[in-house]
Amino acid sequence: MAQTKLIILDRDGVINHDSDAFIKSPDEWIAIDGSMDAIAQLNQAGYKVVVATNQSGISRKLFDMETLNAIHAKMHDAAQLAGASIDAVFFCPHAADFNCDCRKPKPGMIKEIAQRYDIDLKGVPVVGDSLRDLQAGFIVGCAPHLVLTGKGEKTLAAGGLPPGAQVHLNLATFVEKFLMLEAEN
Ligand SMILES: O=P(O)(O)OC[C@@H](O)[C@H]1O[C@@H](OP(=O)(O)O)[C@@H](O)[C@@H](O)[C@@H]1O
Ligand SMILES: [Mg+2]
Ligand SMILES: [Zn+2]
Repeated sequence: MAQTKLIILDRDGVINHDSDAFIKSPDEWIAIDGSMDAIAQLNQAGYKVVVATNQSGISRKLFDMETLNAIHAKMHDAAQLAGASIDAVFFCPHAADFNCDCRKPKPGMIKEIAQRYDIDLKGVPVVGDSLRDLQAGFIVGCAPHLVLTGKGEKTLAAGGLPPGAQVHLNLATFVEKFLMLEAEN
């Protein structure tokens, strides 16, 4: 049986605009133009889309679980309005000094996704705007994709991307290229 076709997305700076002051409420969550339509296109091509996001704002007490759930309810509503579906959101609530296994660049969330969906991670695209997003996926075999929204321009300028990392203007252009390549193969 073929494995589930899956794409793993970072949240802040990929799906929605990011802020150095964190995204602390549903009002602060604003979709990046084209991101919801891009997810809908992936769905229509048979891909499930999941999110793997660092949310240290929880441990920093910038917002609580109820607020994070409300932010994700707004994200799911926005997806539904575009005919898109985000299958699941995996998040790390910890700050760096907690030394957990789930905070990117550690691969804990990505491994959990592989278990949940019973898939081999080899070549599964991970799309992010920070180096840690790409590293978390790359070390467990995923294909790293950087978008230049959010912190992406800074990430590109800083260098040190994992070997083979591809760079895209935004999620929409990643999806366009990815689905074109899939159609050719
Ligand atoms: O991009 P994802 O993983 O979806 O979420 C990132 C956010 O949790 C926040 O992550 C923080 O990093 P630190 O947690 O302070 O290292 C900062 O980069 C914030 O600007 C950012 O909003
Ligand atoms: Mg991000
Ligand atoms: Zn964690």
